[in-house]
Amino acid sequence: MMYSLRVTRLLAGNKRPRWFSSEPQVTSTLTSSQIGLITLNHPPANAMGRVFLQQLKHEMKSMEDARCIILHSALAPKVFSAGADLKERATMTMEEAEAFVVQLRTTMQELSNLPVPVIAAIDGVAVGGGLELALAADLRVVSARSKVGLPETSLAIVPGAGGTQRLPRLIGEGRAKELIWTGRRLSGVEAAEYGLATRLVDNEESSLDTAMQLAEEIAKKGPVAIRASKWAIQEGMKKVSMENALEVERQAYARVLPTNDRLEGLAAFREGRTPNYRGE
Ligand SMILES: CC(C)(COP(=O)([O-])OP(=O)([O-])OC[C@H]1O[C@@H](n2cnc3c(N)ncnc32)[C@H](O)[C@@H]1OP(=O)([O-])[O-])[C@@H](O)C(=O)NCCC(=O)NCCSC(=O)C[C@@](C)(O)CC(=O)[O-]
Repeated sequence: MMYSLRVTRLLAGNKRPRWFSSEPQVTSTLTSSQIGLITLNHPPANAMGRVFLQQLKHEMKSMEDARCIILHSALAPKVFSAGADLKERATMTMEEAEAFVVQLRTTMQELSNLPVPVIAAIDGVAVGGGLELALAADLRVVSARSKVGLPETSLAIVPGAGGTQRLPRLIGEGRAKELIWTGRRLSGVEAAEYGLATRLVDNEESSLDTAMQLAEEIAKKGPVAIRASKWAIQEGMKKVSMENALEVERQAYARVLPTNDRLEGLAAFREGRTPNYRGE
């Protein structure tokens, strides 16, 4: 990996919950430029079971100081995530399966609602809940060799972690229906053509390195402005009328107007230097 990561924190707080007694399946670090890196590391397939989900939630919560977050897999370039843990699922009652899927769906929504940009660096297979996790991120960087899809209907279930809603919003209704009804896996190249990924990297590059470059670029911008613009875009997309949407933009602008960072940006421009933003 191109970047040396200074680990400033592995786990928030001293008290380790019971589920941390098992091997860590999801970990996180914060780089010196305040990029939060969440690593999925549950061989062989980053399957999402109860422990995985608890740890993912925990790591997401420990990211409040991050300016941008990257989700990536330690199992790249083979697999990003194969989705729900189908072996664990086979041991669950119908009620347990229902409760778990609710938790999965809620966690993806919590990820989507994080106040800072989240980038999924996909290198390998991202299917089912694995793709749904990436869809809950703001940006997706995908390697050409990746395979992405929602194969749930092949298992006689529907995508249950937001996929039926996020995929059509992203790539359009027709393409989403076709992918969900056929369970077909797209290559990374096709995913970029469909608009599912915002960046495509070739097989010689790592999607993590590209995601890092993107995150470094974002982390240099005014932190209040990045948070306010994410909020404005997400809130505005929910609103029906343009009048309401523009009111959201006004509210976001009102957040950056009184900041020192705004004055710092103007001063740096005047003095021809790089601004030093402090998020205040
Ligand atoms: C990942 C590849 C491409 C690797 O393909 P491969 O490299 O050819 O390796 P493999 O198929 O031999 O798999 C390697 C190991 O990973 C395991 N594995 C693999 N996937 C899973 C899984 N999901 N859950 C549990 N274990 C899994 C698999 O069982 C095997 O274990 P081993 O036999 O060595 O002990 C292939 O195994 C594959 O295509 N897996 C199936 C993926 C799949 O169908 N995912 C959809 C899950 S459904 C879902 O996500 C539902 C959701 C979230 O929307 C709603 C809900 O929760 O219900």
